[in-house]
Amino acid sequence: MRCGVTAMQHKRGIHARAGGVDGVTGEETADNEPGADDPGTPSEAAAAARPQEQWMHRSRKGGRNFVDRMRCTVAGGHGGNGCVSFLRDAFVAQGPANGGNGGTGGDVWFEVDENETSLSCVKQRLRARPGMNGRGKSMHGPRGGDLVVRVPKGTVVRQVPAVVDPGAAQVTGSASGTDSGDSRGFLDALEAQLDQDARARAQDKAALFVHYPRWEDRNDVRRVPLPAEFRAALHELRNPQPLSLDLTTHGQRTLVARGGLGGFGNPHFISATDRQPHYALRGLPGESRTLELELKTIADVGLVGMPNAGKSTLLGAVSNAHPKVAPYPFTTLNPYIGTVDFRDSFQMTVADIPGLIPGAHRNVGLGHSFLRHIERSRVLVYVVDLSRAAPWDDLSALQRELDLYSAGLSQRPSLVLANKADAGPVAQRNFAQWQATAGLPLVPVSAKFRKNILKATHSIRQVLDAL
Ligand SMILES: Nc1nc2c(ncn2[C@@H]2O[C@H](COP(=O)(O)OP(=O)(O)OP(=O)(O)O)[C@@H](O)[C@H]2O)c(=O)[nH]1
Ligand SMILES: [Mg+2]
Repeated sequence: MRCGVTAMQHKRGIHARAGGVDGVTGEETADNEPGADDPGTPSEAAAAARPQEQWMHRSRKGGRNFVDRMRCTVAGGHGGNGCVSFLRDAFVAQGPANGGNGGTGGDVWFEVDENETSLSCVKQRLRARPGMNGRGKSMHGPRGGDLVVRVPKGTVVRQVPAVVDPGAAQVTGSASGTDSGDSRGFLDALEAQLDQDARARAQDKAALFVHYPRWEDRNDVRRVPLPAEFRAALHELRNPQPLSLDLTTHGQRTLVARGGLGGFGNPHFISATDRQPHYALRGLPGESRTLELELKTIADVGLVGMPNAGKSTLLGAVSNAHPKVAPYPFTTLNPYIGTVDFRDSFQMTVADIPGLIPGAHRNVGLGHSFLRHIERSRVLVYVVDLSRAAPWDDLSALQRELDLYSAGLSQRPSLVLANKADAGPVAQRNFAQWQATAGLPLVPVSAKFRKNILKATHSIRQVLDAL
C-alpha cells in the first residue's frame, strides 16, 4: 500500500536514533564517525552503513512530502437496505415475509501511529465500506468494513462546517418579521413553514422505505412506526455532536464517523393489521464530517533558534539524525526529530524546528507553521549563535516571539546552548559577558566540531528529569 511505504520512509528519515550519547566519550565525539563534522555530507562509508536513511533524506529534500495542516472529509459507510421478500415453496402460495436486514456501514477510525511524521499519508476523502443489502430467505447483509486511518502522534482534529444550510437562513429571515411588528405575516409564514416541514417529514419518511415491485402506491408507509433503534440512529444523524480531538498516544484509536444503520427487512413490520408487509427500511447514510487536521509535533525537547544558529548541526551531533546543514538561513523547513539514547536506557526525543525571525508570531517567515511545533515540547533549548554581535538580544527576541504567539510559552523549562563557541575571541568575549548576567542555564558548545556535546545533553536531561 502506498501509504504504508510513505510511513516507513518517514520513520527512517525523520526519526533517526542516536548511537548513544553515553556510549561515546565526551568531546572526542568528533572522531566518532567518518565525516562527523559535517552531518549534511556524510562520507561514502557512513552512507553505505545507512542506505535507508540517506534515501529518505533525499526524499524529504525541499519538504515536499511534509504536510502539517490539512482538511479532509470522513464518512461512515452507508447502511445496507432491508429486503422485501416472501417464502415461496412448493404448495406454499403466499409464504411469510422473510426479507433479511441490511448490514451496518463501516466506521472510520483514526489511529495514532508514532512512525507517521506527516499528514501526507491521510487522504482528503475518507469513506468506509457500505453494509450489504439484506436478501431473501432471512439472509442479513454483512457489515461494511471499517476504515482505519493512521495519523501521526500530535494530530489535533477539529470539525469545521461543511456547507451553509439555506433552510436555516430562511427561518431566520421569517423570524426577523416579528421585529418589524408584522406578527400576522410572521405567523402565516411560520404555519406555512411547519406545514412544509410536516410534508417534508412525510416525504422524508417515505424515502426511508423500499417497496415490493409495483407496491409503491399501495403501501402507506407514513403510518408505519419506525423501530426505536432506527429512530435513535436517525436522531443522532440529524443532531451530530461536533468533534474535537487531540491524538497524543501511540495506538490510540478514535471513532470519527460512524457507519449508517442497516435497514430492517419486511418481517420486522408484521402486525395484526398487516400480515404481509410489502415494504422494508432502507439503510441510513453514515455520519459525515469535514475535519481540519493539524500536526503539532510532540518531542521532549524543542530546539528553538534564529536561522543559521546551528540547530540542525546540533541535532546531528547529539543523535544519528542527519538534517540538512548549510550556511544560509531557512535550510530546515520542517521539524526533524532525533532520539537520543542514554546508557541507562533513558531516551529523549529532540525536535529540530525551523528558524524563527522577528515577527514570526505574525507569520513572518512562515512563523506560524514553525511555532506550532514548539507548543508541545516539554523543554525548550534555545540555540544561539555566540559569534553574533549581541547573542543575548537574539535570545530575548526568540522569547518575545514565543510569548506573542502563545502567552507564557517562554516560561517552559529551558536552557541556552551558546553555539559556535569555537568562533574565536568574539565568541569567548560574548560568552564571558553573557555568563555574568544570564537568567537561564548557559552551556557553551560547538556543534560543528562536537565540543561539549556530552555536557549539553546531560544538562538537557537534568531539566527533563526535574519535570
Ligand atoms: N563555526 C561553527 N559553525 C557552525 C557551528 N554549528 C553550525 N555551524 C555552521 O552554521 C551554519 C548553519 O548551520 P545549520 O545547522 O544549518 O543551522 P540551522 O540553525 O539549522 O539553520 P536553519 O535550518 O536555516 O534554521 C552551517 O554552515 C554550519 O556548518 C559551530 O558550532 N561552529
Ligand atoms: Mg536547520
